Amino acid sequence: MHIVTAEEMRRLDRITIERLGIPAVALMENAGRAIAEEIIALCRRRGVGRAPLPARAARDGGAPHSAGAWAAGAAHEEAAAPGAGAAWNTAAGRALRGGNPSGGALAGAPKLHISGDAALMAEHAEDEHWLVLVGKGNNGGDGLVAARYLREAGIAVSLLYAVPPESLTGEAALQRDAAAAMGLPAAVHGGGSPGFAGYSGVLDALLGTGAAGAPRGAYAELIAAVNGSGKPVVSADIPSGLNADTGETHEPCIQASLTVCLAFLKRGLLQYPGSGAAGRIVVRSIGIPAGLAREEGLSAYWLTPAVLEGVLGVDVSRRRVPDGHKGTYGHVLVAAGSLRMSGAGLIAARASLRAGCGLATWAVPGKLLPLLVGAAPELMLADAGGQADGTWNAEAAEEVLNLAEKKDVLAVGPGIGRFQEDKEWLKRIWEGAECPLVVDADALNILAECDYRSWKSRREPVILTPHPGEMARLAGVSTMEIQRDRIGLALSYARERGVILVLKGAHTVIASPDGRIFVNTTGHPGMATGGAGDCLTGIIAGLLAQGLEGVQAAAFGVYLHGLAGEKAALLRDDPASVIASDIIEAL
Ligand SMILES: NC(=O)C1=CN([C@@H]2O[C@H](COP(=O)(O)OP(=O)(O)OC[C@H]3O[C@@H](n4cnc5c(N)ncnc54)[C@H](O)[C@@H]3O)[C@@H](O)[C@H]2O)[C@H](O)CC1
Ligand SMILES: [K+]
Repeated sequence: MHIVTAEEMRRLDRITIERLGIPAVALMENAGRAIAEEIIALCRRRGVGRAPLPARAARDGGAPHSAGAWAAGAAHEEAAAPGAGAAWNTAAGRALRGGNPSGGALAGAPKLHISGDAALMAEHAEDEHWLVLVGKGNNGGDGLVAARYLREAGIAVSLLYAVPPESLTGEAALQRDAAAAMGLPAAVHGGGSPGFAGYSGVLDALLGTGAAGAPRGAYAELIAAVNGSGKPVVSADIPSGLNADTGETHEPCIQASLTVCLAFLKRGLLQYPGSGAAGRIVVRSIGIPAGLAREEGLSAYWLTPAVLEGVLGVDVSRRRVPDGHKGTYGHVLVAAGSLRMSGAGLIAARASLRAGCGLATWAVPGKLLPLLVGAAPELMLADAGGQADGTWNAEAAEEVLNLAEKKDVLAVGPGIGRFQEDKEWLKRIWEGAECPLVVDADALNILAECDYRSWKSRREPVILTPHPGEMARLAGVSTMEIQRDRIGLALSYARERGVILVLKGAHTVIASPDGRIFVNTTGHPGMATGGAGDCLTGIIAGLLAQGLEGVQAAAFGVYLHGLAGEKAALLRDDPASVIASDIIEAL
């Protein structure tokens, strides 16, 4: 599924209107109707379990409204077709042989089923009264259309304009007039907090992709008041106060229970805190062809199995050939670990095996090697030289390169710490390793102190896997700036440096030098534990060893790592007790 910026959304909207000739008012009608349908569904879910109202129950004979009705209040009717003669082999014939199969008015005649717009029939509509907050732009217009459809479903609605209605223009003004013509009650915000007592829900149609900066004036007052009301809030397109591109939430920002996102998923809904403000997200088509995004060269995606297969060409089934052998699945070399942080290398190396590579060798400073024998019987250990005290040194780079000669991928960094001439060590490895390179942990901190654009360019891909703090050092900005626009920053860094970037954190961002972006949403807060990053490094290396290309391995590795984290959390009574080894075992 594509994810778009506000500007890209406007471009796709314009193309649909100007090139395809679909009127803006039609798009808005579709948008408003989709919003109303999601609110009706929410009301229906909320009403489940309530005693059916006597009037309605009697009308329907207690039947559930699943058949729906084509006019407000009318029950689902089974009307007999006039003049239908009984015939032996029809329902009638069966009826004559005993029992009336349908209980309809006239047993014996084929039934005429009339069902209509079930989506617009709200059960317990009488219990609902929604307040629609209307902004000045087309987001407000969507809300006005939704108000009409809610009313059509028997749900009471009241409009509250943030600005005087006469200031609305274009399609929003047209919807304003239609709502007035339908007699929908309307008021204009006059300051302070509107009373919410009589309402069962609020539709936030204040600000959408046209918002700029923090909500001002009446908008800010209404947003703050809604957030304090305790009422369920549904947001049109995006929560008002959210930056649609970055996920940054202004002060104030609507905290929604549900966001009905229109046409395409907005980038800001996939990055925290935006993801937290949106509540449940439903993306609804409004008539803008999905294929337009591809035709217009948009290249940011929500990382789903369909995108892994359809866009990245990954075989998510990870089928194995019947005559495969260890060599078939590649050999990973991990240069990692040091006296005080040997575990990181062990985690990375074991994770690469769990990710399915055929063989894994863990290169460590010679002093450590005897201490690690048997740490993981499946691993091969290799002496990478280094200092007498078990730390790395620049000469150890030659050992690593010798070991890497017959390997399919080299992962460096977990637990190596900082050491004398570590920049020289990394430069030699960067320039000398002929296989794909995964750079993580302290190797990233070393890289951040190097002008590696002056180093000999590499043929094989490099994948960097920083967490926000390591990214801040790499990019030379604060961690807060990284988190303010994770997608934008990851994309510009990957393009400028020609590396594949995995910016870890909730909803990890994978950015490719060719401009493609993938946002992953698998994972669990329980994964915030030491070694989880080492595990990811091993998984990505393990997938590269099996022949996946750089971006494929980075994206699929992040996706699998998150799934394994979810499974590991489920297996623990308390997700807080998840440790990195649990993630490896859950792969
Ligand atoms: N463009 C599309 O592809 C479609 C848009 N749809 C809906 O329309 C909105 C975007 O509408 P737009 O008119 O561009 O802007 P907004 O409705 O988001 O509101 C902007 C409006 O509000 C004022 N304003 C802007 N920033 C602030 C602020 N910080 N504080 C206070 N007021 C602010 C400004 O005056 C603007 O006029 C989109 O989200 C969809 O909901 C349709 O769905 C069809 C396709
Ligand atoms: K909104």
